[in-house]
Amino acid sequence: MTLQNPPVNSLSLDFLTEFCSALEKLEMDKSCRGVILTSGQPKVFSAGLDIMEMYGKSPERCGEFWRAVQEMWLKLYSSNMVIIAAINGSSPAGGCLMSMTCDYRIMADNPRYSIGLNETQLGIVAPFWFKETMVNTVGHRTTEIALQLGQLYSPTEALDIGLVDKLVPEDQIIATATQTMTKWLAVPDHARQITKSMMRKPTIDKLMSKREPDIQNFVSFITKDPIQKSLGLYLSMLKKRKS
Ligand SMILES: CCCCCCCC/C=C\CC(=O)SCCNC(=O)CCNC(=O)[C@H](O)C(C)(C)COP(=O)(O)OP(=O)(O)OC[C@H]1O[C@@H](n2cnc3c(N)ncnc32)[C@H](O)[C@@H]1OP(=O)(O)O
Repeated sequence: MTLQNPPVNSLSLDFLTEFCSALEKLEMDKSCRGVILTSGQPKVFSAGLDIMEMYGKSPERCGEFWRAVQEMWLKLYSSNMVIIAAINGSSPAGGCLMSMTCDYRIMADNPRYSIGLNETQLGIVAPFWFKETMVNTVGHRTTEIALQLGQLYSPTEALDIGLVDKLVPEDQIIATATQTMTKWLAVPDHARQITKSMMRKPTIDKLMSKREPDIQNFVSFITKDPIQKSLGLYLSMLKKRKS
């Protein structure tokens, strides 16, 4: 699957809806046992959640957006397929979350790229299921430091802390992902799927049982004046950096 939402694959409501529907089709196709997730945009895997979906929007629209973010995470994290992330660009915040839901992460070894949950840098807070996905990937202490600082890691640093599993030159990323997929698909599906579910079920069940309060929590947090102000400042910083 190639992410194509120019210019930076930000995760808007429309894009998330289309992504979930494509993933669902693959999940139902019994001939499809694995997915390599990569980006069709230069230099960026995904810029994370579309900040415009969280800035100046009505509570109803924010709620609809957050449900789609939850759905994307639930579909990816609970997928029966082998999902390998071929991270061919930067992957901050929601992009990092998306990568962490995959079974294996291969990143291009370009020092200009970065990956991590940088929410605190925007004045927002990564919700519990973002936090737990990271704990399940890199452990509690590393997550505590990463989340409080809103740390973005270079590919080498990400490999050191276990946020990605392998670094390769960018032009070898798909070939390496394909070889890795062959190895993962050599394991009998039922045994691998039950094992995957055993590892991830507690985190998935937690969000499933708290979906509505999590949406309410998001809406009441994101629509607060100081949070809107932080997002506005961050957006203008992004635009200024460009000019
Ligand atoms: C109590 C519980 C409450 C819950 C609270 C909420 C929790 C929310 C959880 C997750 C949050 C997120 O995912 S927020 C998104 C965070 N993302 C970022 O911080 C990344 C920002 N972007 C960048 O750093 C860079 O754009 C890039 C490294 C990804 C790419 O750099 P590049 O130089 O190639 O591109 P530009 O910077 O010039 O960007 C092009 C264009 O895109 C706009 N842009 C970039 N990122 C976003 C985004 N995430 N959303 C919307 N728009 C984005 C950027 O402003 C440029 O726009 P213009 O061309 O109009 O200037």
